Amino acid sequence: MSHEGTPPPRSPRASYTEMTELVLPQHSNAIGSAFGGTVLAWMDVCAAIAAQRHCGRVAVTAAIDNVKFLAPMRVGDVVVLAARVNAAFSSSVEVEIEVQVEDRATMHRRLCVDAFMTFVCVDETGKAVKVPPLLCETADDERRAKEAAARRARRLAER
Ligand SMILES: CCCCCCCCCCCCCCCC(=O)SCCNC(=O)CCNC(=O)[C@H](O)C(C)(C)COP(=O)(O)OP(=O)(O)OC[C@H]1O[C@@H](n2cnc3c(N)ncnc32)[C@H](O)[C@@H]1OP(=O)(O)O
Repeated sequence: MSHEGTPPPRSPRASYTEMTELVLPQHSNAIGSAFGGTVLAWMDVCAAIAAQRHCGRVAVTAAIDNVKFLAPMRVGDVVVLAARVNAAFSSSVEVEIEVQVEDRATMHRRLCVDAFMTFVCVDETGKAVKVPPLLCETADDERRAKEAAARRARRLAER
């Protein structure tokens, strides 16, 4: 694995990514809620941007797990996606992604989907390369990194 040009440690704050979407008729299924596959595509883009902000280069999706569709999103809903790097390993990072619907009047946000995604940082030939370490700044950062390491062990055992 290449270590060449690995950027210095980065905090989860530095790569935090938020995106906003509007559920339009073309995003909906036959029952008027957002199609799950479309939401997954939005999640993949938002989480990939967070991973790439951390790695400083291209990162590809290696795994998506624990996807939970908790509540439907309706046509006309404003959807906010938030992605956060929980942990950096050797050539991979775990990103947690949450999807919330924002109430038009109150701006209150309701969690609709969440998932953990693993991205692998690759070079121009698609070969895995070393990622920068995660700089944990808070107790919450430390807790998330520890929990991510336990999830990674389970994930790799099932590989
Ligand atoms: C005109 C063009 C301009 C372009 C300008 C660029 C623009 C910017 C591009 C933006 C891009 C956006 C991207 C969006 C997201 C996609 O759409 S990406 C497309 C979908 N994903 C793919 O096609 C990936 C296909 N898979 C692969 O290429 C390879 O399997 C992988 C993921 C690179 C892994 O390679 P490998 O040789 O199998 O893996 P290996 O060396 O054994 O392990 C490498 C790492 O992968 C981890 N790993 C492998 N499998 C798993 C798994 N199942 N679970 C967890 N971890 C795993 C390993 O644990 C290891 O991590 P570390 O221990 O090093 O931290």
